[in-house]
Amino acid sequence: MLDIDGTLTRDRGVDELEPEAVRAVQEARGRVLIGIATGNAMIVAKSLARYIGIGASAPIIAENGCLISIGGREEPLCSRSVKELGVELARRLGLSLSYQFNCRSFDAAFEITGDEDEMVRRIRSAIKEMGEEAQVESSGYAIHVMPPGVSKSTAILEVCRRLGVDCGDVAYIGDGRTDVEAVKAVGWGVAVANAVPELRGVARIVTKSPSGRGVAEFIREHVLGR
Ligand SMILES: O=C(O)COP(=O)(O)O
Repeated sequence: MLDIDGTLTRDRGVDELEPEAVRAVQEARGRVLIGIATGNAMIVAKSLARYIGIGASAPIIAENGCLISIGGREEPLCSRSVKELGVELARRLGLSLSYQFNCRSFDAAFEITGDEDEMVRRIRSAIKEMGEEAQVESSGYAIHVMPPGVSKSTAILEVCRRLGVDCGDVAYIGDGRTDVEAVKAVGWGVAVANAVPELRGVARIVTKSPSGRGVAEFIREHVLGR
């Protein structure tokens, strides 16, 4: 399973895909089942899956675990949306909602417009003051406000169950804080070289190369055995 931002890209904090990662994914498709697990909206993840060549029917986890798609069929795993809470937080704290807001179903994401740790603290304390419950975490690309209890890892376990796959045989590659539980949930938790220290600390493998070149390195060394 592949994270998108900071993982398939050239570096953390940039949006351009790393061509080497796309090439390696295309070399490995058909040999192993490749999917995506992201904080992005489902439409973004499906479009990317299509254009990097694994197809929109690949297993996809979107909105940090709130939505899954297997064989093209989408299903929600969250029952409660925090979008309205997101709108209220944006109003109170003067935050900018992510460009994907209208395409999201359950989770709200804000643009990072200042120090991300400070933004996370402010949003957490506003949620507490409002007497609401939600998780707040930064992916390095957006600050996500998520329904309680959900994470990429809960969705990965569900996707493994539905596909009849042992999660011990699954690899997950990521770079950020929203990837920590996912890396712990699979047999092959991989952090790219430039991942946040929290993720490198729990990963079974830390690649030598950063972001997308780290993905290519892992696929070629551990999946294709070159
Ligand atoms: O949606 C984001 O903020 C980043 O998504 P990611 O989970 O693919 O890194």
